[in-house]
Order: sequence, then structure tokens, then C-alpha cells
Amino acid sequence: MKIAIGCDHAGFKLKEAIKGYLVSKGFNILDEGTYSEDSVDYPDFAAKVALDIKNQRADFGILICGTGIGMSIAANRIKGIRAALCLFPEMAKLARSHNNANILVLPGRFIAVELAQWIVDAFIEEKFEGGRHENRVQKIEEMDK
Ligand SMILES: O=C(CO)[C@H](O)[C@H](O)[C@H](O)COP(=O)(O)O
Repeated sequence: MKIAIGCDHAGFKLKEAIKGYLVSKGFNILDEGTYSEDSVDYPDFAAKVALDIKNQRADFGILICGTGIGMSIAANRIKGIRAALCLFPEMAKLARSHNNANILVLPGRFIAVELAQWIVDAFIEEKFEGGRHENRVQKIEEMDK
């Protein structure tokens, strides 16, 4: 599985930690930056990761900014993207099983590394349930038209 990951300066430290964690578990990582704590604009990195998913260069995306809010707003502007800001593993499971989310968003300034790792694990392991949720996700897709 290939995972695209991106962040702004506020998410850089957590991005590095999550990247190392995923590499140690054998995942193939596409690191779209940023590559330091120098101030940058989160929409630039949200767009890179969202387009990686849209154009099938990666299976899932992970985006990290200070709160996770800016990255969520920006990534969800790209057609076909369902980016979910998750604060607990259960939210990540539901983002996958109910919403078929394709990008996990994390708040770099408000979460410990260990909890973020549990959230990432939950997101990656969970599958979309389909069924009643299929129709709901389809209705979201139709809003793009
Ligand atoms: O978009 C955000 C707020 O919802 C992110 O948390 C950004 O990381 C944050 O705005 C960056 O703020 P800074 O003062 O420029 O470090």
C-alpha cells in the first residue's frame, strides 16, 4: 500500500514521526513535504496529497497542520476527496467504514505522537462498509457535478 503524506510547518514534527512509523511497518511513503519548520501555506500541501489520491499515485493520504482544520477545508475542495479530521481511533474507523474517507487529517499541535499512531493504524486497517453508506457517499460525489 502506498501512502502520500503532507504537512505545513505546524505539522512537520508529527509528519516526520508518522512517516518513520509507517516506513518501519513496511509501507511505501510518498512524502510531499513540507521538509522543515519554516513557515509555508497549508493549501499547497493539501493540494499535492489530494491530487496524489485523485490521480491514483497513492492509495491513502495523510495531511497534518496545526489544527487539521485548514488541511481539511483545502483537501475537500478537490473532486473525489473525502478528507477526515480524526482525533481518536474510533473516529478514524468510522471515517473509513461509514464515509470511505481517503485522506486522514491530524492536528499536529494538539495530539501526542502515540495517539496519532493509533489513529493512523485504525484508518489504514478499516474497510468501507458499503450498504446504507454507499448511497450517502454517492450523494456527496454528486455534489461535485
Ligand atoms: O489552518 C490551520 C488552522 O486551522 C493550521 O493549523 C495552520 O497550521 C495554522 O494556521 C498555521 O499557523 P501559523 O500561525 O502560521 O503557524
